[in-house]
Amino acid sequence: MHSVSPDTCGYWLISQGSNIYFPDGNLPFGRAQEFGLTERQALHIGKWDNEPLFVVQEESAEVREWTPLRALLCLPATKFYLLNRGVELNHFVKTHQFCGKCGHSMKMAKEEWAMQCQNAQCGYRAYPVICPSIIVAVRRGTEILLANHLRHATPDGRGGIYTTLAGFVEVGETFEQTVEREVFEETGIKVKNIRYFGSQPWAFPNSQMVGFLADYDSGEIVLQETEIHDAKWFRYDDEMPELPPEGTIALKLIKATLELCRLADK
Ligand SMILES: NC(=O)C1=CN([C@@H]2O[C@H](COP(=O)(O)OP(=O)(O)OC[C@H]3O[C@@H](n4cnc5c(N)ncnc54)[C@H](O)[C@@H]3O)[C@@H](O)[C@H]2O)C=CC1
Ligand SMILES: [Mg+2]
Ligand SMILES: [Zn+2]
Repeated sequence: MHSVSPDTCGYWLISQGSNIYFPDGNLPFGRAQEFGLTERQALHIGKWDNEPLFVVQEESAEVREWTPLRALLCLPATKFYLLNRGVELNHFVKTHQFCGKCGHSMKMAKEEWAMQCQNAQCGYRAYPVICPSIIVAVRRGTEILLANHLRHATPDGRGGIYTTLAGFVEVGETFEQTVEREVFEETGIKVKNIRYFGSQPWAFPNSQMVGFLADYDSGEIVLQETEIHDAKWFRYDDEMPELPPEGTIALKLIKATLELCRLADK
């Protein structure tokens, strides 16, 4: 982080949690002083429309017209991921103000994205926390397994989106083990033939979605009632329930799996 001079010019990412200042459908562009950003702490995090992009350190009391990051999933992926970078770095700085080892204050290091303990005897360096979470689409012949999560269910207990299963990687696990464990815990289904599909940064607040395709092996659906409201097999040519939004790796996994279902029906 450096203190912004009045004439620094570029795009400005001003955030609060996973909300972003995005007036008129873009990040603000211009000199720092035009936006009252002089002397705020900022980091250069990349390029936005061929201009430098700076993320400005979060101030909890800042009042602006915020746009939720989720509403920007429609942007080109590289832009959405850059916004995720800024939001995750701000979350990291906010949650690493003090050293976890000695309790002294921390400051952003000069030459890399890390928080450095200011106690010379300690000098501990913490790096941005990224929490890997698997996300998996399970296929059984011509059907896909989709779940309605409690966090998506409507208050009357009906409706809401149906999507793939997801869950955080635990320490000492391979991604494939997480896939097996999460699918079994949440739906009672055993899977096989687990293949890597792709990934997606997910700044809510600091996940990294690691996507997989898998095939049904055995078992009947048994819901994990603390997390899953409903889970069902949907035939690819049945009417689909409401699905996750465009731009999510969840929807990409679902589309790829429906295509595999279609091929399996030949
Ligand atoms: N980009 C996408 O398409 C999608 C992203 N997701 C994301 O996947 C992530 C994981 O999904 P869930 O089903 O909620 O996870 P999950 O099945 O592991 O359960 C959530 C629980 O995990 C624990 N937890 C929270 N943060 C953790 C962390 N950093 N490390 C380990 N455990 C943690 C908490 O006890 C929490 O209640 C969430 O961030 C969710 O927003 C989920 C579906 C689609
Ligand atoms: Mg889960
Ligand atoms: Zn320390």
